[in-house]
Amino acid sequence: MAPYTPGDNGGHVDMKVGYSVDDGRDATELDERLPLLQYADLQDKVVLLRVDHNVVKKGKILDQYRVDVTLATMYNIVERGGRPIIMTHIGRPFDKKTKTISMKNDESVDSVVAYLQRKLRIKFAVPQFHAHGSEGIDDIDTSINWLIHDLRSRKIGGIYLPNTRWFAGEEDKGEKMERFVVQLAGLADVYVNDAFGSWQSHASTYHITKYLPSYLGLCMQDELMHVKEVLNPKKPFVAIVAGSKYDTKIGPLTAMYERVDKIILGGVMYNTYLCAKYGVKIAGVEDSDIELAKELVEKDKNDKKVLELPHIVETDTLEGRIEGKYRTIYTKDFKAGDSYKYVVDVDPSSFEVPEVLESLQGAKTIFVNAVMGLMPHFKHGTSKMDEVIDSNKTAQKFFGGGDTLQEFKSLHPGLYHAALDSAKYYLFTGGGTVLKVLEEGDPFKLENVKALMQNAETFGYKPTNGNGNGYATNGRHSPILR
Ligand SMILES: Nc1ncnc2c1ncn2[C@@H]1O[C@H](COP(=O)(O)OP(=O)(O)OP(=O)(O)O)[C@@H](O)[C@H]1O
Ligand SMILES: O=C(O)[C@H](O)COP(=O)(O)O
Repeated sequence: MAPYTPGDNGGHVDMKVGYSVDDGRDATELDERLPLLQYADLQDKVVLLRVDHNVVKKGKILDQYRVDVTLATMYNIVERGGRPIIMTHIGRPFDKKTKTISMKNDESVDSVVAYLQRKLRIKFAVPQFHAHGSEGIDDIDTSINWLIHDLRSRKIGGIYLPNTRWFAGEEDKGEKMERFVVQLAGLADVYVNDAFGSWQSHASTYHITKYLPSYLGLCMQDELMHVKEVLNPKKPFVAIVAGSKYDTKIGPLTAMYERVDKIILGGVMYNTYLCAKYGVKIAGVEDSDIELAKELVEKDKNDKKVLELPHIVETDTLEGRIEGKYRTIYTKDFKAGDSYKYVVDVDPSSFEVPEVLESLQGAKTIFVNAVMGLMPHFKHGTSKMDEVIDSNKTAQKFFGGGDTLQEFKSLHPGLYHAALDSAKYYLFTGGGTVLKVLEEGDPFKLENVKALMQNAETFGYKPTNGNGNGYATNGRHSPILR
């Protein structure tokens, strides 16, 4: 980035009046077809901003990181005359089996809004809409017009919509989605996507781009630049993938397998893998998922990339870590046909097994999308994992995922804060998204990112001067020189 000098866009480096420093960021590395927020005309525009503030557990924020990294985009919008309407999803309120939406208070946006108000000292209004039993909110009704009026006249600093997944149209693929998207589009002049973690193509992340001029937010830009480093890792490359989202992560996992030198599994994914490998049953693991995992087991017979964590924790109850009700079991004792109760963690001693320890200590790149155990009670495996990874001081370490970061912070607060400022660590806001990028092989092939490029074509933004990153700006230029 060229230094800023008054009345000049660079060149007179020795002139120290109003000089600014290089922050090491350069959005010109991004695909030039991307419509960047910096090049949008925002003056007096209502801006619909989709973020990933999915940080609420039981009504409380455990880690504000995902909110904090979007503040730059919010500031940018407001500083350039835009009026923000913000939206995020929280949790997974839509039950795929019963097709119902549960609107629980502890999955509301309220704690995020309270946090933003405390942090920014401005007022946000959260509109309330009528919901139909377990079908969620059907419509954004016209009562919101009052709030938009107050937003435009600066009586309020922003509007924050209810959890997007409380709307019947958010995850729908038909008529409900179309109605919701048109209603959303009717609220604003411009749409900005800054929700890197929310890679799933839903109404508020994807379909909305059909109707509004759409741009890529600043957090998304940073994340897309860094994800390239995981796509082209220094070898040996070790990945650790664990957690509960088996349904959306099993697909990308297969692609991930091809890219890594070694892979460690944990959580539900590992339980499923163990069932497929040893022919055992573990409570909570579906037979259909075991069938899918068999492919990976077969593949690994040749490639031998999966590093087995041989000591795992079985519990009789999911209620907690209750003395006498949990125990460490060993994969070497598994016999086909055996049944086990819930497996909810790896025993920390698994990370001391020479093959595992040496692989982690010898890696040049480590990617972590992993909460090894069922939180908050079964945290010992994750804690040990973080320590072993940190003991490798030379590797480039990438952590990604809402819960992954949240647990990293709560188990090792000092290390987490050091990691935020360390050149050896990068923290991604979305773990599933990084897996998806590795599956696609290109960050610009994510559906939501492609939709932004398509939108730029549809709405006729053209690179302005062949410098690779300019879009027509109606004569207005951003003060952000990137
Ligand atoms: N064996 C297990 N059984 C059930 N839940 C588990 C188990 N192991 C871990 N979990 C749960 O998995 C959750 C984390 O997984 P998840 O896939 O949501 O990760 P994440 O870091 O949020 O990534 P992303 O950003 O992709 O969602 C934690 O809440 C943890 O309690
Ligand atoms: O926590 C996350 O990974 C993101 O917010 C995405 O959530 P989802 O997997 O429920 O879409």
